[in-house]
Amino acid sequence: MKTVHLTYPLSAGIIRENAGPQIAAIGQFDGVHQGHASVIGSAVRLAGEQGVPSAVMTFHPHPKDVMKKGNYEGNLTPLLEKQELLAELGVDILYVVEFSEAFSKLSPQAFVEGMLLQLGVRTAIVGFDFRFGHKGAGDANMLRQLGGGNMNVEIIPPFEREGEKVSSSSIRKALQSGELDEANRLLGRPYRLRGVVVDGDKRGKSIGFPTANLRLLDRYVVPAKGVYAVHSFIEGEWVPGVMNLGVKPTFQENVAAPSFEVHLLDFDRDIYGKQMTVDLISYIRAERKFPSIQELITQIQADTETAEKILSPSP
Ligand SMILES: Cc1cc2nc3c(=O)[nH]c(=O)nc-3n(C[C@H](O)[C@H](O)[C@H](O)COP(=O)(O)O)c2cc1C
Ligand SMILES: Nc1ncnc2c1ncn2[C@@H]1O[C@H](COP(=O)(O)OP(=O)(O)O)[C@@H](O)[C@H]1O
Repeated sequence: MKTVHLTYPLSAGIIRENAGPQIAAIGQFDGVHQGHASVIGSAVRLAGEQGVPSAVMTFHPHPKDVMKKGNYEGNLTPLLEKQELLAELGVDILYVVEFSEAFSKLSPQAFVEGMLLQLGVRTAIVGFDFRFGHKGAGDANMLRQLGGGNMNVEIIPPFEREGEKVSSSSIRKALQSGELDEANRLLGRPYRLRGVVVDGDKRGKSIGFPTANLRLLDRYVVPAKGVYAVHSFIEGEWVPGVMNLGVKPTFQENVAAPSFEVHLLDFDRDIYGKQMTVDLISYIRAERKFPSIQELITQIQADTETAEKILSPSP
């Protein structure tokens, strides 16, 4: 998959290099969940049938991030994660449209004529609730009207699970309230974080449980504080582990920003500065303030055993 960064208006060079018959799924697709996969899958399938490239057009930064001016809570799938997932879905081209305040003021007509038609989009595929253009003035039907005889539009109905619409906002809510199983079911895979291992307070080793502290690579939706069974990808292999996401109330007070720290099972290596991917598999318990360090250690030992049971392959 190739990634092409676009700004409006498109330059002559960008048009020259990218214009041609293609099928494009358009949307934010934060989370690349099962509903998104049904929209994107339709584009990939149709492109295959017609022998043209499949494309996804998305917007970066997240429009809500730009419009809320910094009060945005983060992404389920920052660009890096989105790229990987879209490539796995068989997408040929990812267009990342730079979303700015100026871009948000673009009319639906300018978006269609100045971007989609210029690129030669033959069929645009969108979800049933797609909105675009200044103040969300455009919807899927308007997209169809504006495309006229030059562009078809396919509208994909909501993807439901047990009668409920799968949505990015329901996944965010589930993650933030500790309902990881639900979030993972809606995503269709474990929720994933990625970061670099940085220095912590050097307490982990002294209490017998070294923890790799993560500085996340992007602004992710932060799940509920607590202890999780995780699979970590580190130095080329998957290693089971247990993650504490929290503020360590046993040791400190009034800390606002939670830390993400993973104790890897049966592992003893220096991994400072290394990149680590963490898949959240199961929520074990909430974070607590323990009356003594010994009681915390006993609990961490129990958490480790719980994680081992959850993560060991069933016979
Ligand atoms: C599985 C696990 C569970 C933890 N649970 C708690 C907890 O409930 N409360 C708490 O204050 N700290 C908890 N911690 C965090 C420890 O306090 C922390 O790992 C230790 O202070 C080391 O920090 P450092 O890596 O910054 O040195 C937990 C850590 C792990 C690995
Ligand atoms: N089983 C393990 N799990 C996590 N990190 C480990 C493990 N074994 C060794 N390490 C190393 O030890 C570091 C964590 O030790 P710790 O005492 O908690 O220090 P810090 O407070 O800097 O995180 C990790 O960053 C990693 O380099």
